[in-house]
Amino acid sequence: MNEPSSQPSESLSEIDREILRLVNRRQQLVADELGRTEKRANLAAALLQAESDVQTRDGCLPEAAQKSILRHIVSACYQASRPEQVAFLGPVDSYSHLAAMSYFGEGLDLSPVSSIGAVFDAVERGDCQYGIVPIENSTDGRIVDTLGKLADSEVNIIGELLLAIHHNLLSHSERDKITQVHSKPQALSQCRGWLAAHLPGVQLVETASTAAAAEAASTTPGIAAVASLAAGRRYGLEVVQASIEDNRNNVTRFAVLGSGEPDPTGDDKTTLLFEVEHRPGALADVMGIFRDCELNLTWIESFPQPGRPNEYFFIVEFPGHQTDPAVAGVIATLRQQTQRVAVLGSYPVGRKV
Ligand SMILES: O=C(O)C(=O)C[C@]1(C(=O)O)C=C[C@@H](O)C=C1
Repeated sequence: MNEPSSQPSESLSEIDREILRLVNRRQQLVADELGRTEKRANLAAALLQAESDVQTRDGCLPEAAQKSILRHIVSACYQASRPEQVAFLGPVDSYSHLAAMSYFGEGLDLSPVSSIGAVFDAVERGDCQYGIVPIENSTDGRIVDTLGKLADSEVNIIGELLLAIHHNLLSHSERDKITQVHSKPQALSQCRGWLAAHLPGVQLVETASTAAAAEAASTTPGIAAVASLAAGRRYGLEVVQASIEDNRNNVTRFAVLGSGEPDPTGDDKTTLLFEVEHRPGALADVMGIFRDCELNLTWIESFPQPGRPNEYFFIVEFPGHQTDPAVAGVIATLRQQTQRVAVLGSYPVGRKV
């Protein structure tokens, strides 16, 4: 007969109680701090600070799990003192929802809305303190709805997150019984090679989000959705085929929207919008300003001006914060030499999850 193992000096429930005691103590400190300062609470900065202060490489738990636990604790402590909401393109289990949970933890109130435009509106109206929107995908390029709203919205980009995207074909029906595949246009496009090869002739139907597609597939036999595994689980769908994205390194970059201006961290980037005159060489002149200041552009997009044929505005990104002298110099020169300049945000360079 086995000897009973010696009693551990600490029981699991004792440890759980200790964890909660410490989290509550942390919450008290956050409440005191927020009570002392007039400055608006900045959860995004607090999340970043906590991550850089704590060494998550120590211990047996994977680093990603430790970071995720920390994020939940930080956001729950903020939420208890100063409730804040994050708007995202719903319904729940859209990729935007997964991005919001990765960035903010689940301690905040995550609030689904029905379109990318509605995310901007919720932040602009102050209904939500933050929003999260897809801005660019590594396979499919820019997200048009986001760029259009960035041009005429008052909200700032205050952060970013790069989310690895693995699409799945989800349905109640077997592959040979599928007559329609529903998803957001960007998701369909990221899988167009796979869909053409494996489901030729099947009708593709565009939806407002991938999670909305999963919802549709759950109610009608013959419909499949391209969506996340989480959405498939939520709507009780079978995984007909996992990971159908054409590019194994399919990544979507999400912009975090808010009203504040993040302080410099030493590893920042800036997103700018500008408009140039409709004359030969106008864009080349602006590019010369970046070249002369040795600012290395990491992204450039042109976007048609509504109602003004052949005229465009441009969105560029480059390393550095708008308070850095080199960046401030470029912005000042652009203000003199272009028709319109708007700093959409200077914020910490995002991590990939
Ligand atoms: O529909 C969703 O689930 C979204 O969050 C939107 C979105 C996008 O438009 O890019 C986000 C990530 C993927 O690239 C596919 C869809």
